[in-house]
Amino acid sequence: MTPPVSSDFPADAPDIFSRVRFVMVSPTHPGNVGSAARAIKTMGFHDLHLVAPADPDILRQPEALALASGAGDILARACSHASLADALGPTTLAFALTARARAIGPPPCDIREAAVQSAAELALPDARVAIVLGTERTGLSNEDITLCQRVCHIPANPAYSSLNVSQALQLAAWEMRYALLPLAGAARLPDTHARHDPGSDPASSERVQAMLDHFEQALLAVGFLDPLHPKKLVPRMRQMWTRNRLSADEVDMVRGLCTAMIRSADRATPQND
Ligand SMILES: C[S@@+](CC[C@H](N)C(=O)[O-])C[C@H]1O[C@@H](n2cnc3c(N)ncnc32)[C@H](O)[C@@H]1O
Repeated sequence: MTPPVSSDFPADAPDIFSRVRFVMVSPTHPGNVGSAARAIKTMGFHDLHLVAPADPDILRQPEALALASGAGDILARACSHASLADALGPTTLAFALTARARAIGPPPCDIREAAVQSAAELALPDARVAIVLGTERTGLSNEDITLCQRVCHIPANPAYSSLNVSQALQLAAWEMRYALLPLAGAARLPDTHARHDPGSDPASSERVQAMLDHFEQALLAVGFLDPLHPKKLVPRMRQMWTRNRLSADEVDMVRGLCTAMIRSADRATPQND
């Protein structure tokens, strides 16, 4: 692959780069957060999100500031969230980075494929991409992974594949930059995107999560979900819908279906009066 010619992106590029967020789930070492900020800034991004950090003040720790070096501004504007679902709110495509292969979960890809898929996604004006990294000792939980649309690995030495989290982030940020620069250099997005139907765009994570809550209520209402013996039905349903990348129109359609299921169950329930 030929590298992009210029390492400086043009004035119209930041929009594309600002629609990529890096999410660190429960980071424990301030130095890793600082190094992550530096990695993000060197690659031209600026959006860092933390989920439930071990220390609520981790962004202001001296070690974080020292390792951020000149990227203290990334730490200053970083956001903390209580849950990964919150951190993914407006995103439409999230990659869960993991060194471990998972038996279940969204479709896998490697980091280079993830960057190419991100470039295609970000050609849509309202799309947002998340790169999600796990906590230092245990990585991402299966629950975290099912909130993402893809599982992504960095194909390192199979005998020793677990990178330091900020180094994994650095590689991911580089691949993203490499894939996005040609897009950022385009004078404007192709006309097909300017004319496209927004309803066909991928729905944001928060809309999909709200739909899933509604779907769960509908399954309860029609008796398909037994609250006393739910087994794995809910996580499996959630995974199926999340993996399939619903559009905004499809989310609306499923919500309409949920409303109809709940109404019909209510009508079928005998009234005691
Ligand atoms: C130190 S690793 C966590 C190691 C943990 N023992 C595990 O098995 O997931 C911290 C994070 O860095 C990222 N990471 C490290 N090596 C990676 C690799 N080879 N591919 C993708 N992500 C990696 C993942 O997000 C991971 O959760």
